[in-house]
Amino acid sequence: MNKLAKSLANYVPLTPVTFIKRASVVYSNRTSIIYGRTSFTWRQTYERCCRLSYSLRSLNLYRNDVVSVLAPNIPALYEMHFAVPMAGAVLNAINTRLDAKNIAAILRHSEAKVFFVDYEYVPQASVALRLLMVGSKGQHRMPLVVEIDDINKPKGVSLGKLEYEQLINDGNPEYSGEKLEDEWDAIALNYTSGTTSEPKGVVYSHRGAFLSTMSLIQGWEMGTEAVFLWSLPMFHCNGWTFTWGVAARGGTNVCIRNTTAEEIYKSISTHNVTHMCCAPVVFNILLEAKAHERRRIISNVNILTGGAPPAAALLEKMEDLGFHITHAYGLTEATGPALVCEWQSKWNQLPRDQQMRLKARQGVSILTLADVDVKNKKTMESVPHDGKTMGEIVLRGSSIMKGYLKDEKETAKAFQKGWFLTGDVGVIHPDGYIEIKDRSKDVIVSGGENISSVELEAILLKHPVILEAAVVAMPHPRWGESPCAFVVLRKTGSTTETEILAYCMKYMSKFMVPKKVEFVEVLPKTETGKVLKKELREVAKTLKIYNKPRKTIDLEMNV
Ligand SMILES: Nc1ncnc2c1ncn2[C@@H]1O[C@H](COP(=O)(O)OP(=O)(O)OP(=O)(O)O)[C@@H](O)[C@H]1O
Repeated sequence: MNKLAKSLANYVPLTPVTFIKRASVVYSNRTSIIYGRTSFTWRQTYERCCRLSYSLRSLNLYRNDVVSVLAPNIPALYEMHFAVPMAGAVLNAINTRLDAKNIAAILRHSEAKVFFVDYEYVPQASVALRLLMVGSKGQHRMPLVVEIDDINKPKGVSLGKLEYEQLINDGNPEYSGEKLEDEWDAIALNYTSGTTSEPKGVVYSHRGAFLSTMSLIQGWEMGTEAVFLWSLPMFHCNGWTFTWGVAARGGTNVCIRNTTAEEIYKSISTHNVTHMCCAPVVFNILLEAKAHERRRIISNVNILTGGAPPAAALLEKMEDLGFHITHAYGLTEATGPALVCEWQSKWNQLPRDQQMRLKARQGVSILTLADVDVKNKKTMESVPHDGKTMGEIVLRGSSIMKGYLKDEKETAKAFQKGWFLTGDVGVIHPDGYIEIKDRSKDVIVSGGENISSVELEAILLKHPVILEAAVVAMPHPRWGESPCAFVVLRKTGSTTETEILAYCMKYMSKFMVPKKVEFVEVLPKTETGKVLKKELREVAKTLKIYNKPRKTIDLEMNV
């Protein structure tokens, strides 16, 4: 057996780049991309990728060179997911909501060789490039800048001389890309959201990206001819790998610039969208849409949601609108989703609220993860499958990142004893499904008891007047820490702190009841819609513990 050797015929490095070449043959005349008045077939998309890749090589790009891009969900960003790795380079899609300072920090840290900028983002990019130049004191080689003009209505470039469509025109359609020697080579560089610490540069391998893509199209049961609406930014973990996944399935990418309720509803009804991904924050956008922005959902729209905990009550409201929701959990380091709440048909018989509670759990590992567990971080012992004992969620498998770029210390901290530590705290239920309870930095330790902020938020969100809620620790003279709830109301002034606390007393164990409810207009959020709890903790430190009327609520009882 051992004498049977690997050869070019039976051992080919795994890479999602192969999906586009196959799509150009198998789905050649099928629509690959729709963006306003522009549309392409898979044959055309492949040809454009070959041309762009050729032009990139002509710009003296080499293996492992980083190509950064600042663009919304437009065809160019989609094409770059193939063209950049075809040229042997590494794609770095930058979060478009970042300010110039953060964009400059990413360009500097990644040592980007080429920087593609969508026309709408020229102002931020110009400032970022100036900051990069000033900050580098002549030591940093400035990236070559390529502007992406409006493909539907070209206006001409203002940032430098190179333009995207010109690179496509100048390219060679016969060029099929550099040969990938090693599937461990880097394909993408994505920076974390920076919710809990400074953003880190996460590096994906071709192999990891391939396997994650396969897992997710399987886990979500995405068939061929899917019509995929780009409601999730492609810069977020490469669109949770669906940039590559839609090509694998020969689906149609519906690109939109802005994720407004109107744009989403319009695209769904115009193009008969079948699939879309989004963070739960988009649910509120869709649910709160004005009457003239809404359209009735007549097609079967499957939504994959994740990135933050979706409360059961929110899932129920979305399903009532006609969407079919699958819940996934993941992180940048895991190439997007790592767990999917795989639905079991026997659950269809259960009452609706119970179904939604099951769906709000984060689920089981995606197919190509080798293992997942919840462990006591000190002993690294697995927690019992009792749905109660909390521990750190740990993952192992080929879809986990290669590591953090230029950060050996953080990489070593993230990988311990053969596991990737997620920094999330969860439980395992008797049926093996994992439920996240908190980020470890957000757990509230009150009088020695661990309180899950996520659990309290889910209860608060069931209250009809509450639109959004975030619970963080506030200092407490007796208990060390206590929960403090920040609440956004649907209608300002529609309730009082006393009423909300009375509601909490009814539905929470006493020691969990917040010691303060603060009404706010908006919650501070990251660019990706995650609540910035570190900011709220600072505010909570300045607030006074609620102490009246004592007859209604005995908040000093911590048992
Ligand atoms: N379905 C989900 N339910 C609850 N939380 C989720 C879910 N999916 C993702 N998350 C949260 O999002 C985190 C991953 O987010 P991401 O990789 O975008 O960056 P970040 O962790 O917010 O940034 P940083 O690591 O810089 O603080 C997970 O660790 C988890 O806390």
